[in-house]
Amino acid sequence: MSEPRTATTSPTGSGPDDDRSTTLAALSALAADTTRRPLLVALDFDGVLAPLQDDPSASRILPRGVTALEALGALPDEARVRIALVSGRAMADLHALAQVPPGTFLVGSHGAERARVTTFGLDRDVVQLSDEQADRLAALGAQTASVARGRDGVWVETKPTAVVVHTRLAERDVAETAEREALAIGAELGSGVLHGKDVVEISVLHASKGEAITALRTELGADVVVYAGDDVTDEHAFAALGPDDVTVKVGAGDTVARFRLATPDDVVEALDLLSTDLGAPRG
Ligand SMILES: O=P(O)(O)OC[C@H]1O[C@H](O[C@H]2O[C@H](CO)[C@@H](O)[C@H](O)[C@H]2O)[C@H](O)[C@@H](O)[C@@H]1O
Repeated sequence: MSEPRTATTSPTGSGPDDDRSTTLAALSALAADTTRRPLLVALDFDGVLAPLQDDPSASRILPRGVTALEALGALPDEARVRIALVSGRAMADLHALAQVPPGTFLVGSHGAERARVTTFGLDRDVVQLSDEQADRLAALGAQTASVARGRDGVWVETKPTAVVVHTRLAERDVAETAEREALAIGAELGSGVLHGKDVVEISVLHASKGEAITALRTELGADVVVYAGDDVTDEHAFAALGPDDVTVKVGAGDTVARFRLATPDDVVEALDLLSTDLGAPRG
């Protein structure tokens, strides 16, 4: 186990570089403190492991992220390190894109879907909607389609438990109007509404990344959690974690996270260093 790197700046940091060194120092200290185990490393996907794209199907995990997660996954059982992806993506979508090692826990649809990656595929809890929920999802599909109709750059993604109005490609005023209408539909139906980065998601199930990370932590008996996320929806997870956990906001914006990294490249660098500090052979 290597000695922790020390921060070269104040813990609050004053810019992306300062934030980076402070975050790396915190991770290094955590790796060196073997009393703080099991350690759960939980990561958002879009904007954290995969740079944001206009087309969600074009998202890809950074190659260095794949190797860093493989290194974490290959640590011996005695290291007591667990890995999870905690995403808003539908489970099938997340699994297809993620390229994570067997043993990784997957949380999809903001917590409505759960699975674990195995050598042979996915060990998955199937979500079963009631007839009433299925009808509500269909109605939401029709209502949100009308939000998108005639608006350039606004489109609707359908997931097993939710619909998502995407506005990333729309002009700002068009996006704002569409998001406002989508939020009103969610409020009227009394469904779970999440307002993320250029998305409004309306779910027929109640789910949040905060509840998801709390449940996973309890299940795994994790003493400490590292959580990195970039979106408003990740704030629920940051808020659910404690002052001794390592919460990392990726990118700009207000946050309750303790640390910050600027980009997905910085995240995979941090994961790479963490795996080395935890004893993985240098890749
Ligand atoms: O929790 P995450 O893993 O960050 O997933 C949240 C949403 O990710 C996808 O949308 C986001 O990424 C897209 C691709 O980079 C981008 O085009 C979009 O603007 C982002 O909001 C996904 O399409 C959503 O279903 C997820 O909820």
